[in-house]
Amino acid sequence: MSNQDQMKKAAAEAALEYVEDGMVVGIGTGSTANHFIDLLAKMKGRIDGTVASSEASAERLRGHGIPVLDLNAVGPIPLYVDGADEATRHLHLIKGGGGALTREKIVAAASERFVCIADDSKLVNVLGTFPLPVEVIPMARSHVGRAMLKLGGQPELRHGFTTDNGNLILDVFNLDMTDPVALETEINQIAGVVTVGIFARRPADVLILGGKDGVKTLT
Ligand SMILES: O=C[C@H](O)[C@H](O)[C@H](O)COP(=O)(O)O
Repeated sequence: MSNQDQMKKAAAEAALEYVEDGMVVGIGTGSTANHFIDLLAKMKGRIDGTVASSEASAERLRGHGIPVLDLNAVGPIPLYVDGADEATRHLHLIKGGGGALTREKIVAAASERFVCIADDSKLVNVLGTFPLPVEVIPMARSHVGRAMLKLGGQPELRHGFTTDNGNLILDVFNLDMTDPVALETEINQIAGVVTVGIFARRPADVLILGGKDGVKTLT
């Protein structure tokens, strides 16, 4: 396992402390969330089940024999654990590098506590070095692309990729993200945008970062 992977795993392990008996746990997507899923398998008898943010995570959970529930069949979720592509000290995030941003944003919104897990290379002062994923309805691809250009961004279609919802992803470079709450709101309002990968209106509640000197927690 690479050093970076060990740091991701350490962050995932620390997040297990937030899991309580009888909980339904929201589960994110990606390599860090996969560590969390694998670790959660050891305590699967103690939780009531999970809500998955992607088909890939649902499949991995079921592979461990962990029940995956329909979000419509559960009430508010007490805990959501997921990774991020970038995170700030304000716990604002960029997500969607794996294309799962829409379901991630839904599960995060339905959750009382969002614990974000990452290796510490993801911590930045200002979001935006990582290109911003935007999920778009296919017929709106060009329209949304032009809107991104007007905002000062450089959109690139993620070729050959379709989301779990049957949509496309535009990865947008060079956007000014000094005010991520305002930018999230603005992009959300463009017709044809399903979800923007800025998680600032609903930031994480806890950020656990794995580093070479151990795990640090920001709240
Ligand atoms: O769509 C994917 C998710 O937002 C992931 O949480 C994000 O891309 C981070 O993934 P990883 O844990 O593999 O770095």
